[in-house]
Amino acid sequence: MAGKPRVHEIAKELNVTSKEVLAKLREQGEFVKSASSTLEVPVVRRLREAFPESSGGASASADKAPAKSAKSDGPKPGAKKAAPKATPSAATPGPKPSSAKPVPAAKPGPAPAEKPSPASTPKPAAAKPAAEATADAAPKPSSEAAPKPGARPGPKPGPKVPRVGNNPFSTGGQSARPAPRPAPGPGGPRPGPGGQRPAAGQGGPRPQGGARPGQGGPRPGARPQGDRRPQGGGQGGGPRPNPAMMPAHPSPGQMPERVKPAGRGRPGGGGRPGGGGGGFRGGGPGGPARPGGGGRPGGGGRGRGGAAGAFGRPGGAPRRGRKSKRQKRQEYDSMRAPEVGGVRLPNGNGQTVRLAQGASLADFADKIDVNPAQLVQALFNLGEMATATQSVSEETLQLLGEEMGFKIQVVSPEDEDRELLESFDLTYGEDDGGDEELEKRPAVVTVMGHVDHGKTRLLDSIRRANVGDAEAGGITQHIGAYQVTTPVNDEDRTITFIDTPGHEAFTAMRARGAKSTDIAIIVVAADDGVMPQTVEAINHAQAADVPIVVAVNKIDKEGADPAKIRGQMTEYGLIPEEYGGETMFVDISARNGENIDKLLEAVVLTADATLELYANPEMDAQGVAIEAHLDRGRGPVATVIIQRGTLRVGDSIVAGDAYGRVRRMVDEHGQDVKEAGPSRPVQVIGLTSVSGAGDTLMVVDEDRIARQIADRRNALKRNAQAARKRKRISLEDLDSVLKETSQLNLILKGDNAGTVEALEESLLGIEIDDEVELRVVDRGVGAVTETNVDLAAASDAIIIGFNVRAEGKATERANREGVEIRYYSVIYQAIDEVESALKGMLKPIYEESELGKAEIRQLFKSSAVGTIAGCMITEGRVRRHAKARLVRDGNVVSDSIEIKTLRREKDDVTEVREGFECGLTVSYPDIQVGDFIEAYELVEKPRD
Ligand SMILES: Nc1nc2c(ncn2[C@@H]2O[C@H](COP(=O)(O)OP(=O)(O)OP(=O)(O)O)[C@@H](O)[C@H]2O)c(=O)[nH]1
Repeated sequence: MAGKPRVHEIAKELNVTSKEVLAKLREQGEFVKSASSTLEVPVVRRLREAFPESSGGASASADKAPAKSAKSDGPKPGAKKAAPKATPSAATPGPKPSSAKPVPAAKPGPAPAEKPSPASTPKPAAAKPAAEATADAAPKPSSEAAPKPGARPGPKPGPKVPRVGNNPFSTGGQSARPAPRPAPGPGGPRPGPGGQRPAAGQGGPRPQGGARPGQGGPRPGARPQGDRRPQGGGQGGGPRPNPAMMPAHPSPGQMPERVKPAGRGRPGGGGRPGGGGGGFRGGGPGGPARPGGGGRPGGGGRGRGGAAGAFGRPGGAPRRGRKSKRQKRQEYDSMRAPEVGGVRLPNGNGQTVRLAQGASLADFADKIDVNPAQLVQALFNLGEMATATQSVSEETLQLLGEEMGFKIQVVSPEDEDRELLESFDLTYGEDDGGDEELEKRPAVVTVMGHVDHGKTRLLDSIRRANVGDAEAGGITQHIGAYQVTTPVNDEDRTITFIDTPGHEAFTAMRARGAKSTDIAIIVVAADDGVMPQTVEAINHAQAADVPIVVAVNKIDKEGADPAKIRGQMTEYGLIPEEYGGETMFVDISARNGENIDKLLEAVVLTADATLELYANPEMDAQGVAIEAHLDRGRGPVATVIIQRGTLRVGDSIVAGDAYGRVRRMVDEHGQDVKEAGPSRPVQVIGLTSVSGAGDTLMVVDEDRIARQIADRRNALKRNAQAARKRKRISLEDLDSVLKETSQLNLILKGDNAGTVEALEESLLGIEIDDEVELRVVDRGVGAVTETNVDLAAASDAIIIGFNVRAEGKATERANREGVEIRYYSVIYQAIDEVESALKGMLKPIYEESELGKAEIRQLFKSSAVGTIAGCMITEGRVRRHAKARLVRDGNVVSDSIEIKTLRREKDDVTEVREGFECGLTVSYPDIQVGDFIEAYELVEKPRD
């Protein structure tokens, strides 16, 4: 108010309502928006002329009003006392009550007086102080003024006219104003300011509810506005209008005529309770009385916000202080939330979060309901970088989880698949129904043994022997498995053989949780004896809890010593029956077909003795894929051994992440079959893609379900692969990566765990210069798979296959990705080659040559290139793509960063010299103002 007086101030001075003043102004052609609008001196003068009778003595002070008003606070006697109260803080609350000032009459201070409750609002006092400034001012507790705690005890009852006194504008007349408005307790006048406001006369204080106080003031009845809040908030210092005296609802007649307040949405809206707020038109003293406070007798005011709408102000007065429960809760939570490097994160309180292998930060964020960006940043602060959607390792998830107090449970692929199936109300691996539904099924056998001991020959012999007469000359196909029948105790017994010798298939399938084998035949050449892979085979079988039958082969050969083999095998826990043990040994000659029938019998007897091979043939089929490939003519073809149930042409199936409908089934004789029961191997045609060996096959009710399961598995597989592939780049690693250390990454695949372990140990034992590092990024047993190739491609690794070959499309993929796969069967050869490769990788020696220094003076963020450092070259020069050290406070933060872009003004440049400014970006994310970037070049130095 420094300068120009406001409408309501002038109104007060003239002893008329603001509304009248506004109307007059309109008449005079002045566009004035509201009662709080300021007026130019000439306009004020014209107004005084227009209201000659009322301007009286006041006029004199009018012009000065503003100035005075400004000071008014201070000088007023009472004010002084009030002053303290008037402090802003007090003001806030208090004000409302004070608003009362204007409204003396209505709610007489009396009420207040009686409520001297401590709570009694001091504010009112504050407000009024000025007014009554005089002596007693202080002490009176405002009536019901909302007893504010803080309130000082002596608050004055709202309604005092006092203000007048203070008000520079106020004239005797004003103070004399009759009918003061009922203290607008609630909506109350604004305290602090109010008190000081010259406008005392008017209803002064603004109800916080947004209602404009002003004019409405004089209304006898009740101020709606005022009322509104009062009650609710209890803030008003003013007395509460007596409901009884107020019309429940304003009758139209009582309502002020409608005038559109300039620009504001809703005019006073007499109809609305509290609507009086329209303010502009508020009846001045003489104005149309608004039915008290509008319809709501008790002061319809609900809290501050409530009034807002009524006054056309969407938000109403500032809703300070009020917080929803939710907000409060959030605040509370955040107070207790852990903070990682400045990022506030939720507190897990030990809660368990289940995440799939290869989950991303976004997945994690989703589970704990935070913004993924927060996790990205938190992880960054923990020294690791990952994007929100990138798969992260289990370790990383654990690390983050721990920081926040969450227990992370990374679900194993098997559990994950089980849960996936459960979500479709399916289970794998269980026979439906009770024992009575079960029927005997053939044993499924795998042949294993050391290289060249005759596994393949044996499988051929068995097949041939069996094809025998029935299929005389019959064509057999290698579909990955076949069945044979053999008489045992006068009964024809069937046995299913998995046609892929070696451990790969066995272990690969086991690794996928598919127990495809019931019995293992371990072949040992009688002329050779137990060899390393014989032992491995034994270990695999025993680990899988699969009974073993030993085939002592090549007994036709000279030097064959079956007894020696038996002796050796006992060392591995395989005691021949004839020695009192439980393992059946059969001497055979795969080449001559000798004793093949005995071997088959031994298999059946072992199965009968140790296993209960039963399955329910009547349920939806479940099985395991032991081989799959893409056939040019038939599309994806998978050989499946049914484990339970019966597979029929037309069934909807899902096998791993492949799905489809059985279009055709072919057996090992190339014959079409319509259905396949337990233990039956059959080639299935109709899948939409090639499943993997070891994948489980299930019949489901609908194609749609099959597709959904396959899709979900696919996604899970991709995530898991991505997680495996992902190289953790920590800030420390980043440096070393950038340092260009020579590193030879290897993926080792071998035919058994022992070999792989031995190979890894030997390779890691190679002595080589420190500059070159050998790193085994993955290792495993079994054929080289596409997954291995993917990982090799991602980590720039070479795959070493020891006694194994690539399976499926791995070779094709390796060629496409440029991944090298090297096969060995002699360990020393592998070591030699790797060693020379490492030596060949010795890099030339480089020396650093200093280029110059740049000081970071400013940082800019760019969505395109990240953080740009605004630098001054303080020494030498800086080149684009040069290597550099980042130095902060004399410490090297990172000594191998790269200057990625370099600009002068808006141009990309290759070099900037000392004394010039430039903008640059570096390969290191954490740069700060004040850091120095010391650029250098590496100059090659020949080796001695
Ligand atoms: N004399 C004789 N030779 C046999 C017998 N069984 C296999 N062989 C020979 O042993 C060699 C290896 O036989 P495979 O059946 O290829 O042996 P494998 O265990 O399958 O070998 P890999 O596939 O390399 O692991 C072949 O030359 C066979 O002819 C046998 O009972 N008597």
